[in-house]
Amino acid sequence: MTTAAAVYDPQLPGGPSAVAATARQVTKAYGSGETRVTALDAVDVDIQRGRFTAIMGPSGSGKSTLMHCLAGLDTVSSGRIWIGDTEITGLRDKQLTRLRRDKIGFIFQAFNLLPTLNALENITLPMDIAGRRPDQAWLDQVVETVGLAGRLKHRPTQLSGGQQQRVAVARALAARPEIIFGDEPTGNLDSRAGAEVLTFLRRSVDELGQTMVMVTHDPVAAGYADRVLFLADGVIVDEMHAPTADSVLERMRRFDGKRTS
Ligand SMILES: Nc1ncnc2c1ncn2[C@@H]1O[C@H](COP(=O)(O)OP(=O)(O)OP(=O)(O)O)[C@@H](O)[C@H]1O
Repeated sequence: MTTAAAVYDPQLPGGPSAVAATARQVTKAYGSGETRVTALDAVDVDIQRGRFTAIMGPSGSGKSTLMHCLAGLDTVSSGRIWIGDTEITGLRDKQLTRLRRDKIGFIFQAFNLLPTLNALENITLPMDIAGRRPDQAWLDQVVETVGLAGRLKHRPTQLSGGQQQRVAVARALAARPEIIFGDEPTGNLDSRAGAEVLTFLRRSVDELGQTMVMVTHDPVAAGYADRVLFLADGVIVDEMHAPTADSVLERMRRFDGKRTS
């Protein structure tokens, strides 16, 4: 059997740069006049390649907005964003759609699997649509990493919630994107299934060299990351390296304290 280390090439995916995504002075405002809301306020951030980054902060602090802007799902009001070496701010819709398809993977809270397709067909669907042939060795490794071998012929309804989310993780990994964004990927799972999925996300970073960015409210989930960015009122106010659930919880409590004082 091929080991992960043998297949994983640190130059891939995405070239030699140590940074998978960059934001410079990114501001995002919704509405205008009296109803104007500044969701992001001159945010600078570098997302390191091959690392697991969590984004946390109180409700309304701008987590989803930051993720959507970094992923090219939303436009910025000002500032610049790069995925790898490609600046995405200013790309035309068609170019942006292609870049998202080729370089970015997504995992959402709802698993978004097609019920009529089995697990394997769901995993390869984005590549089938793009007319790309999956790299079989990589696909085998992904299926192995997320623990789905033996369940590939199952339809989503024949799988538990945790298994369905693992299919969604495998689907995001299959095309070997430069970066994967997860929006509360364990938000719909009980703690045991959530822990399983987080373990597989962690393994995909450690063993497959994937770059992962996850928005979460859950300090336990953030404890699986290498680095946590804390947002408040559209600004990155703090960050933590090698977080634990306890240290993240403690930091989040200070936001609560600030809000109620
Ligand atoms: N489409 C929109 N139109 C107007 N305001 C918006 C829109 N999307 C977000 N906002 C506002 O921008 C701010 C940041 O929202 P965002 O969803 O990014 O926060 P969040 O930290 O992800 O929140 P939550 O944890 O509750 O999901 C909030 O004040 C929100 O009301």
